[in-house]
Amino acid sequence: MIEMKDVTVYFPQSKRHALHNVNLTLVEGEFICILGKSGAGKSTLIRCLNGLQKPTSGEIYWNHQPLSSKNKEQMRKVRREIGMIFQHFNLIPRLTVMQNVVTGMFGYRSSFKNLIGWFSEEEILQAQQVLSVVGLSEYKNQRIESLSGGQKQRVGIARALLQKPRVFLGDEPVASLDPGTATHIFSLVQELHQSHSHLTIMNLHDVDLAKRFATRILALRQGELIFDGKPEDFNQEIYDLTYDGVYH
Ligand SMILES: Nc1ncnc2c1ncn2[C@@H]1O[C@H](COP(=O)(O)OP(=O)(O)OP(=O)(O)O)[C@@H](O)[C@H]1O
Repeated sequence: MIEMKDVTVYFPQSKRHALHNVNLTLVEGEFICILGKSGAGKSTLIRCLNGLQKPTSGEIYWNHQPLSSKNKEQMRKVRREIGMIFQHFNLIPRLTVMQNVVTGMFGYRSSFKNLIGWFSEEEILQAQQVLSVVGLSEYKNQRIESLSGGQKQRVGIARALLQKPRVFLGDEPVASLDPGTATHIFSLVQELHQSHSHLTIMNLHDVDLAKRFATRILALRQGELIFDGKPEDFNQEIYDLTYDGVYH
């Protein structure tokens, strides 16, 4: 479904290869966790997949079509298929849970309707359904700023779900949460992954979580893909290579 061929991202400002000749094929149904030290290139890889970062060289194919050949409108359609959750949630704190969640539909609606904030009964019903999936129905009129971190991330997941994504991306979605809440969030993501057969790709720092939930682990080191395999094959030697032997 997504292919990366010889993808390199070089930042002249920092004189760093954030990604170096990365080759990957990612298919529907996989739950992929990307591991790597800080600065290894995890976020850059995610940003390449959603088109926010253009490779310096190489190509990314989305259903066999190169992303670089897509115009603005075609890119909008690709992004619509990507649900994204973030470390700091990227929600609007002063707005309510419902007001935040409905923005997940914006890619499917006219700019005018989005601007005036008009939603049909059917759209409201869909938003209520995703809120019930993440267990936040009773919080729909509460402001984001009054929620806990775990609840905020569940709002983020509901918003992403409303996009009916084929690809579910997370850029360190549990890095700001305590271990118990992080596990709950990953369990929820896994449930949704299994019921929708998404391609799920999550960056994270927690090796145990990755080994517990992923069907495939990728490890980056200084922009290079040094491991691509099953969780059970991510052994101590690869761990040491990924993290220079430093516990994370
Ligand atoms: N916009 C940019 N300009 C210059 N250098 C950048 C830029 N974005 C990333 N880099 C560099 O590219 C490398 C990879 O960064 P990236 O954010 O992808 O790493 P990461 O693995 O996600 O790190 P973290 O776990 O800390 O978020 C780093 O050395 C970083 O400094």
